[in-house]
Amino acid sequence: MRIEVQQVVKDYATVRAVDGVSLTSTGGEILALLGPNGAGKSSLVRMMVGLTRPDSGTIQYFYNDQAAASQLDTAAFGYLPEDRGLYQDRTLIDNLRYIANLRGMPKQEAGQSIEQWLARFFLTDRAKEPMRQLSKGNQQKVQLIATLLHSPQLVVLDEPFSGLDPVNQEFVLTVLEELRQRGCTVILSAHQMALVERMADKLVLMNKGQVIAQGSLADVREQLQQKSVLFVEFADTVDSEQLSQLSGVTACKSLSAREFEIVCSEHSQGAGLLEQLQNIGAVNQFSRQQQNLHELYLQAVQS
Ligand SMILES: Nc1ncnc2c1ncn2[C@@H]1O[C@H](COP(=O)(O)OP(=O)(O)OP(=O)(O)O)[C@@H](O)[C@H]1O
Repeated sequence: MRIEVQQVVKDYATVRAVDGVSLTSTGGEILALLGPNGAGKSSLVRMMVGLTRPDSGTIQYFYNDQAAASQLDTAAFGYLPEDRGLYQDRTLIDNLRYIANLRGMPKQEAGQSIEQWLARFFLTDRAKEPMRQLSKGNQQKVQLIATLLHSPQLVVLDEPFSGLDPVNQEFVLTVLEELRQRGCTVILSAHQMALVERMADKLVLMNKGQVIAQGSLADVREQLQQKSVLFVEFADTVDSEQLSQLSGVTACKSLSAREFEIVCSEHSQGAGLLEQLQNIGAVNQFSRQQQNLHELYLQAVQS
């Protein structure tokens, strides 16, 4: 299925939490919402799953190329909320049976699905323990099972990696990959850049309620790149002061007497700068350092 969000705005009493956001996500795709605390990710997610309504703008759902629907069919989506809400005094299996019942699953189908997911998440032998006895990470895994047990077409996960150790983060990544291969539409919010960079087909970077960049990793890189970090190695010793004074250069760090990291504005890099460097001394090496998503993200939200 496909979800289309058009110019959505959400105001709370004193704050515009979501400010004119548009995005599209389709089946077989993982879309990751990224942004600092308070960027508006959860507010957007809550509107996408129909828990709250936009003040303006539209959210439409398309099932198998049929006409647009403005209501999300509850059987079609699974939602992992930011505030996890399973009953702590009930056993893990009771919690899952309860959720399956809420989702309208027939008893037998629910039983089979619960059994399969518990085995998949290595929790079969914990099934009769009360939730409160489980570690934070295992509780998170049960929450994920509760989100996925009815095989939803649209899966919306608010911070699915929170509380998980690196091994379990990898495990959840594998599960998300399987959902993608099954053709599910997967939308998640996250703070774990390195993980998101590896698996998301589409990134939506938010700050202060607005989208500041979106698209593939390459698209987002291009949209966020405000400055270039260049590496230069001279044949002989050079005074870093001279480099700092070149036009377009905003910072210069000495790595050795001949090697420097130069920061310059995005448009000033390239041939012009190389020429200036060659006027200072013979250049052995001149290359651009690739910034990772985390660096670009920090640069964008702090500027
Ligand atoms: N129910 C609410 N009532 C009033 N203000 C709210 C409500 N929910 C969110 N906000 C405000 O809206 C803004 C966006 O919050 P939101 O929780 O959507 O951000 P977020 O990107 O999910 O943050 P985090 O990464 O911390 O979960 C914040 O300023 C927040 O304080």
